[in-house]
Amino acid sequence: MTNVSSSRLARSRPKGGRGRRTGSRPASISRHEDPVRDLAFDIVCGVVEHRRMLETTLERSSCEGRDRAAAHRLAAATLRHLGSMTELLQPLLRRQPPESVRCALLLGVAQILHLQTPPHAAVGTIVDLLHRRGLSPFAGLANAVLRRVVREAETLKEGLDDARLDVPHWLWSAWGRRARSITQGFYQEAPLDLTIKPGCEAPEGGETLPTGTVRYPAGTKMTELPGFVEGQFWAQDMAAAMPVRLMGDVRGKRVADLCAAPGGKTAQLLCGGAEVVAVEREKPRAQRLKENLERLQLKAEIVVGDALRWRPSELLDAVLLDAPCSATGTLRRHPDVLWIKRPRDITTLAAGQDRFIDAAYEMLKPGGMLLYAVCSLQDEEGPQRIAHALEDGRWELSPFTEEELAALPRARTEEGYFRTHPGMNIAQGGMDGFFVARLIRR
Ligand SMILES: C[S@@+](CC[C@H](N)C(=O)[O-])C[C@H]1O[C@@H](n2cnc3c(N)ncnc32)[C@H](O)[C@@H]1O
Repeated sequence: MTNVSSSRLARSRPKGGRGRRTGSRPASISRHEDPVRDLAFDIVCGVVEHRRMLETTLERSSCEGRDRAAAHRLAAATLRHLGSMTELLQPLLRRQPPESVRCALLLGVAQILHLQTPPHAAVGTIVDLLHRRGLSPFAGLANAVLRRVVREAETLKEGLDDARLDVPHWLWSAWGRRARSITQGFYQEAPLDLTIKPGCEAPEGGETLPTGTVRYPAGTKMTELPGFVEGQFWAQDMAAAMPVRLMGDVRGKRVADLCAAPGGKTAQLLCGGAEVVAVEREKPRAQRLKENLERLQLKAEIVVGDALRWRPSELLDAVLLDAPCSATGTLRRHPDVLWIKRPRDITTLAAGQDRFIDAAYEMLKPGGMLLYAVCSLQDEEGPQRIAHALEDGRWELSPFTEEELAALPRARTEEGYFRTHPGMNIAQGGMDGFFVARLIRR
């Protein structure tokens, strides 16, 4: 049997989205159109076969609105439970099917076990998907296997340690004692967290958390909330809002935000009264940053360039370095990260983080502050980077105090770092994993 890659499948897919029916399309294809499963399939195949990020496939798709949201939800549920569902399928497969067929089966199992799709629809949509994507020889197999999953779900699940199976081994061991709790957190869909612009009111229906973030149930659409167009708030996970809060009073200070887009932290700095230079390397992301600030009616100097090379004309009071990282802290929103990242990526990223810290040193006045943040759970990108930076005596650690972290005391480590993970405060909706440290240039 040949392995049919998802990119080839994508090319063989009939052109045109829903509502763009052309007379030339065979009736049998249009009858089974299903943009939701098509996009979810492309996402999952992209991750599993090509290590392509979920967002990349989403951005390339012409699927919009509710279909896009439903496809995202299905793909995310499949990626969250990929390991345990793969194990569950093993005894039902006499021979290993091509990877793309396995991806289709996994979408089917996710619909049955995790999304409460009615069984006939869960099976039928996957059989149709295989026909549409040139994989008809496997339609019978999918029908039989998925029906067995419907009938025998409880027996098939017996003895499986889902949490252990749904995390690649290298990550599980790197997370140590936190691993099971992190996994419990990442099974949950993340709520919508908003940072409210000072002087504006939060839309109704939110819960104000002790840190000041206002939280709405998962699935809430920010763009549909009153006040969005007027720029009264922006989306920002409660943990992601902490680095700027931990910079203290920034009023009147000249601050560089080194990896700035989409601009949540830039906006916080501006609202705090700082004079901000926002440096962002990727042009489209810098454009998004500009649009986000325009909606919020805030103004920063935006530099499209490499923060490793850019230097300010005068030395700065503070640098916020939200360094490029593995993003393992954002697994609730980006479960693809689990299956895309490899151990060697962490080594490469850590080396890059050291270079960013060195660059920040050259931008700061003596006594200036570096706020180092990563949305990573990995020690190599957090405490180990700070330990490395402190080795040559150019920096001094400025530990976060109990008072500064009174709203989130569990996030304060012995060393005075800020550290969260998705297993913290699960009952209240959890939070992203972040590591934050404050250094002072000597
Ligand atoms: C974690 S995101 C930043 C999120 C942002 N701080 C916020 O709160 O909205 C990292 C950003 O760094 C940018 N980036 C990566 N390498 C860079 C570099 N060498 N110079 C400037 N920006 C860079 C990426 O394009 C990406 O937009």
